[in-house]
Amino acid sequence: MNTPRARAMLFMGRRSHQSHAPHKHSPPAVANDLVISTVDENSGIAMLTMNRPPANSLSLEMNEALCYSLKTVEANPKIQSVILSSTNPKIFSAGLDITELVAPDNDRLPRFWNSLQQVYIDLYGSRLATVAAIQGHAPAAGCFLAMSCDYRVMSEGDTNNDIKKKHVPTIGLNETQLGIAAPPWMGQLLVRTIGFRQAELALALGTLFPPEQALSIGLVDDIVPHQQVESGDHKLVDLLPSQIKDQAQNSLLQKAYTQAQIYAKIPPQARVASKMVTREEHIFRMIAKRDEDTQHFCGFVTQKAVQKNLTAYVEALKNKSAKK
Ligand SMILES: CC/C=C\CC/C=C/CC(=O)SCCNC(=O)CCNC(=O)[C@H](O)C(C)(C)COP(=O)(O)OP(=O)(O)OC[C@H]1O[C@@H](n2cnc3c(N)ncnc32)[C@H](O)[C@@H]1OP(=O)(O)O
Repeated sequence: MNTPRARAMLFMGRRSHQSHAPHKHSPPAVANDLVISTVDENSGIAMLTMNRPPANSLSLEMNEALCYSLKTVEANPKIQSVILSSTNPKIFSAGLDITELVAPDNDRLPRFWNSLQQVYIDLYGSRLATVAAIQGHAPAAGCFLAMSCDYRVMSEGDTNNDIKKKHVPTIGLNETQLGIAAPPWMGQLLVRTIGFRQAELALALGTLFPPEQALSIGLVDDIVPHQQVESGDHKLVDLLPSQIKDQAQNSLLQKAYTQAQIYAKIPPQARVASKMVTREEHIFRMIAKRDEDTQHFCGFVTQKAVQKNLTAYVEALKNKSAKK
């Protein structure tokens, strides 16, 4: 598996390890609704906009839709960069759909985990330059999605004095707060992104970082004020799906677009080769342990104590939402 050819295939968007890929080449039935895909061949930029209300949480179908959409865009040789964004202005992704983990179906649970592993393999190993436009919260696997991209831009949120309007997004791997732990490959992504000591602290405590802190530890690469820009890049409007067309002047999306343009101008073979230098070993290590990882996950999640914590967590989420 870990031959030079297999490595090159992985990063050129051609998979040499399809055995676990749930989506193969047929579109998941709801792919178009869950992830909206738009492309602009002139600029070489595409946009994948997550659209699974209320929180873009990652269900089996959402994971499949992400992989399918990414693969479809990758297959277009004119596209070099992709922006990952959300139709929800306050939530990038709430991480795994927790309802997948509570009282799970024995057949679905391993398929669900495989689909998440595939998102990691496909997104972290994409031949495309990937830019995460993090407009709102990105806890747990939401943070993982962002970390799997090449560049992360985060909105500072709405720091309005009016408490009702105030909204400060956070990002981080908060799994321990739920009584679970991030899987090794996800935890290692944090180590690779923010360094050993910061990651050790953040993983143990399940820290969710507000934008400024996330920037200072390198969890995101840039933060932008929550505002409209006067003279943004007008070409962005061609890329936006109808659901968020009105956000063409959004400073976060403008910044993500500028970064995607910068990447699109780098000769792709050089950009892809440099990405392999930093990522291939990590991906192949995960692939080698994929089945073991799935077994460990299923065994862990179905433990009584873990189920108890997760059930209580889902209840608390629902109660919080009901009180709004
Ligand atoms: C060995 C390895 C073993 C295990 C590894 C397992 C790995 C897990 C990684 C994960 O990703 S676990 C998931 C962790 N995610 C979270 O803890 C986030 C939970 N959500 C929130 O904290 C908040 O919802 C938010 C900060 C994202 C947004 O807050 P807010 O804007 O105030 O919205 P609401 O809280 O009112 O939520 C709206 C709506 O969405 C539902 N929801 C939120 N998150 C999830 C989720 N992760 N899964 C499913 N559903 C979610 C929430 O219940 C509300 O739904 P209603 O229908 O009640 O409105």
